[in-house]
Amino acid sequence: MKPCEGAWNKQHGAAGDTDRSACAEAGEPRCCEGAQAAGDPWKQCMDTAVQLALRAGQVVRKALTEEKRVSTKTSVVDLVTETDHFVEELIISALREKFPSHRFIGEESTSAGSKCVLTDSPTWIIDPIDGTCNFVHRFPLVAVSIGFAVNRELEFGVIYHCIDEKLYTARKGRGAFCNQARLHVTKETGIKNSLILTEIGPKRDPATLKLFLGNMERLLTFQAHGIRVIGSATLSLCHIASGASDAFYQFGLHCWDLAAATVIIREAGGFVIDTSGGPLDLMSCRVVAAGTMELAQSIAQELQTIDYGRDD
Ligand SMILES: O=P(O)(O)O[C@H]1[C@H](O)[C@@H](O)[C@H](O)[C@H](O)[C@@H]1O
Ligand SMILES: [Mg+2]
Ligand SMILES: [Mg+2]
Repeated sequence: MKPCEGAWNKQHGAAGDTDRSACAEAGEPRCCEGAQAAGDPWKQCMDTAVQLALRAGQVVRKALTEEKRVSTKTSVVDLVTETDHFVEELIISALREKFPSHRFIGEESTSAGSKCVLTDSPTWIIDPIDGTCNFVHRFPLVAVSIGFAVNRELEFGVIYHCIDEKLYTARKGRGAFCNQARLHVTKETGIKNSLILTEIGPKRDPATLKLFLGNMERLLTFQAHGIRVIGSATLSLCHIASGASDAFYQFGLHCWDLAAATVIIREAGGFVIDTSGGPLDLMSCRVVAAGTMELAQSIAQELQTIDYGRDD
């Protein structure tokens, strides 16, 4: 079933055409709705995120089959295209116009030198195309990811699988959805019999590959049913939220891969932690996510760390 803004609003309750002048006059808006009831302070922001993700997804879907200009970033396999840049600019310029006091962390702006710092201010955390390598190869697994945090707490996440037209959304405390269906994680507690997803990350030196393959080998010796690498961290994390797999781990992803998906998994009843077994550190470039804390901890215990530094 295709997502549409009308259906989405029906499900989540459409934001009225509220007067945001109160917000604008306040300078640093306390909310996106101005007069909107205080009990729902970020509804307008999430509505806007959904509209922009759907619009950006149309651009990506059309560009998937077209010729691309490809360049590289941190390694020869860390790819970026003009569409990544175009989509990030489309999203951030629209958000900056509507919410001028908010802050923005974008994958491609960060690559171009913008500071990647999470403050207490309302902050948008954006991956314009997650799965750029898939996009370059016309492999149909790509997503637009928009996360939102206030006071360093993740408030909502929107991930649009723009080829399958699946819109994953979640707001803190209000459940997680794919189009109109509620999402629930699995209850698998052991590595044995679990289906685990991971991603390779952009480093390909022999030492990194040895650690990456060693981690997979260790989990497979625990008789995991399987390990999958699909080329998109955000869509892998959405599969955890939807119960299509039991756990995900990675070294080498970023806050823009994690922000939206973390809200979606938590609201689907799952857990997102650090690879040390401690609490998630959004800027640490590493994660373990699972339907149960038992499985997340069991995987974390088996992982050898691959150092990718930090986003901030
Ligand atoms: O660059 P995009 O936004 O495509 O994100 C991907 C990273 O590039 C990969 O290193 C990483 O391994 C994941 O595949 C992640 O989704
Ligand atoms: Mg990206
Ligand atoms: Mg990404």
